[in-house]
Amino acid sequence: NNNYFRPTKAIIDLEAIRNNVRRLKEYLKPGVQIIAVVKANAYGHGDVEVAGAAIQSGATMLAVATPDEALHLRQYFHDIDILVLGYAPVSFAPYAASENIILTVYSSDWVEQVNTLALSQPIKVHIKIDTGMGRIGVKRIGDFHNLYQQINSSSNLLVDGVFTHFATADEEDSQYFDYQAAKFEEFISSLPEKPRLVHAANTAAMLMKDPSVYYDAVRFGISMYGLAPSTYVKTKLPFPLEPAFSLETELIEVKKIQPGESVGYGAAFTAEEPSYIGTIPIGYADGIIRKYSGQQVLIDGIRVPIIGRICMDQCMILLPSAYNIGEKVILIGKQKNEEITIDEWATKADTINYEVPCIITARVPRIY
Ligand SMILES: Cc1ncc(COP(=O)(O)O)c(CNc2conc2O)c1O
Repeated sequence: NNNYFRPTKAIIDLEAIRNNVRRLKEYLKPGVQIIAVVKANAYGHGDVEVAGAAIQSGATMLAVATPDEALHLRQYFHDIDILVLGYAPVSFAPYAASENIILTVYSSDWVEQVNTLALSQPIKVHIKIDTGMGRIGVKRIGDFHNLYQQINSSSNLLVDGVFTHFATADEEDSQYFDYQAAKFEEFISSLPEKPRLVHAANTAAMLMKDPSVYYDAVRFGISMYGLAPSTYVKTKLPFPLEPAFSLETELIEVKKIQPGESVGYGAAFTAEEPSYIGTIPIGYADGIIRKYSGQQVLIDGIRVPIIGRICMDQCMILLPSAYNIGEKVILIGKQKNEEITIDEWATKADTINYEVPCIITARVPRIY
């Protein structure tokens, strides 16, 4: 959509998404399915567009975090399996049945409550096992078997899968990962018959660990967007990743200030020499949080810092010389022979790369 007037926009490269999925598909053993993790608006990249690109390149299933994300995607993709990885209230069960949404189950009480409903058709569920993530999931093998039986004897539910999630697959020390993987294997091998889909691997596990953890499908998130799960994994990638997210805007004001003149809230920046200051229309209400102050951006392929305090809707940069209003400014992406990466922004705010695109708010249009 081009009917927005502020020059600030995120540009999403869907060919990069397709290439990342294609390369993973070539890397995996044949027969292992790719579940595209498109939760949180596809980590801020646009869930409908990313889901379409991932499916074009071989993903056979979508995974989201919430029931609402699943309903949104079902409006655009009528047939593909959609799994809600997180909690879904019993009140969602009728919609899961009618819209054919797969739910995650780990609670016997939840099953009891769903059994009281009259559903249009049975709901497919994946049983979540907590092997050490400590978030949601069944922890004891006896409870797992009881839940499995309880679901199998329900006319409202069908076991379609079983899965777990790893807490430390992106770390060099594999001890905790090995503990989780062994526990999951113990649960799975104790089943008299296997469900359609057994899955466990997130990006770090599918890129770093033994193929035995692939099972029937892998849940591809962060590296589908061209980002490495951790700095450790970034040094050991089995194939190249293509970043899909860039963020740009334009100068909307340029001024020259003299030594002693200040910029921004708190007059937090004061010039020590004659300086050119640029104002750009992006601020913390766009997800450029105040902690990012000092981060460099690109103008004319030159790295320049954000100075002073980031405002809600604008921030100021220290220009190397006079520039015209309308000059392009790259916050994330390449310009001439320079590049500012998401990893750089994550480091600046002492966070992880996952968070950076996720918190770029809806006020920033995503352009494909
Ligand atoms: C259950 C589950 N499976 C797969 C993934 C994909 O992981 P990846 O992006 O590393 O491939 C996630 C991501 N969950 C989260 C990512 O950041 N915080 C989270 O809770 C997840 O929660």
